[in-house]
Amino acid sequence: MDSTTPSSEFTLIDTHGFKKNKKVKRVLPDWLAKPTVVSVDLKHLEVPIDGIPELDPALVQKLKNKGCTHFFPVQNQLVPWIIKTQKHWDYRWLRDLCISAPTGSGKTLSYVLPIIQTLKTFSRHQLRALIVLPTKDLAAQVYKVFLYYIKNAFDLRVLLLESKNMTLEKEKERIVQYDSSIGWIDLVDIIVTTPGRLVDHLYYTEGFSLKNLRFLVLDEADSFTNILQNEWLHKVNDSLGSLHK
Ligand SMILES: Nc1ncnc2c1ncn2[C@@H]1O[C@H](COP(=O)(O)OP(=O)(O)OP(=O)(O)O)[C@@H](O)[C@H]1O
Repeated sequence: MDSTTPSSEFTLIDTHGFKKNKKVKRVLPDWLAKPTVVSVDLKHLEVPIDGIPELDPALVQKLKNKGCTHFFPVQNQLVPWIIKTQKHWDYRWLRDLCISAPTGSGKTLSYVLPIIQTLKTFSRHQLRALIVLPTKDLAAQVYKVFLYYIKNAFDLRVLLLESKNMTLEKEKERIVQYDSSIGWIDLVDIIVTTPGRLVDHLYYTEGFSLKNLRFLVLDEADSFTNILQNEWLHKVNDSLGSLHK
């Protein structure tokens, strides 16, 4: 063959691997394919504010003080469900929840109340709930809700991680403490934060650990869909105790 003329023939070395792959049907996970649909009608509320027996009377009183007379549907479904399943929280398949409900339908209280109810009894402070929100303002709002329901009623400590008013080093002193006989001890039970500040602590705060976490709430989770900005989720996942993943 003339070396300047390109060959128009191909030699087939192996046909293996050229088979057409069978098309796989797209399958949604069960929880997405068969969701529990909750009413969004806030005009005809069925469960009065003292109608969830699992809730501590102090929480009910605080709801009443806020002028709440009935639970919103999403709360009515979630509050008793979360409290009950937390009694068997080692059954990991029972625990994960994905909630989609319109703005103003009461999602915040649907996790704040069962978290407080579940964590209120404990032997020592341990970081057991982590709430992550996409912005500092939203984090501050949710922090205030926790504060209101905890204040003067429960011995729970909630902390807002905020880069606005505090250095990382100062904040660290409010999260963990070193005890020469025990080692690192947690100073808080609940942390409300944004992803950035959380990752800072995961990297730089010695003794900061998620291994005792029972609740991980990603509020406004749809705003966490940008994969490039979601490295923090891997970092959080790596930091969870193996039992809690
Ligand atoms: N059962 C209730 N009765 C009366 N008001 C309530 C009740 N539950 C929540 N609210 C009030 O309704 C408002 C909206 O609630 P919330 O912020 O929890 O909604 P949301 O679903 O989280 O909204 P978003 O999607 O904007 O975060 C708040 O002011 C809250 O205090």
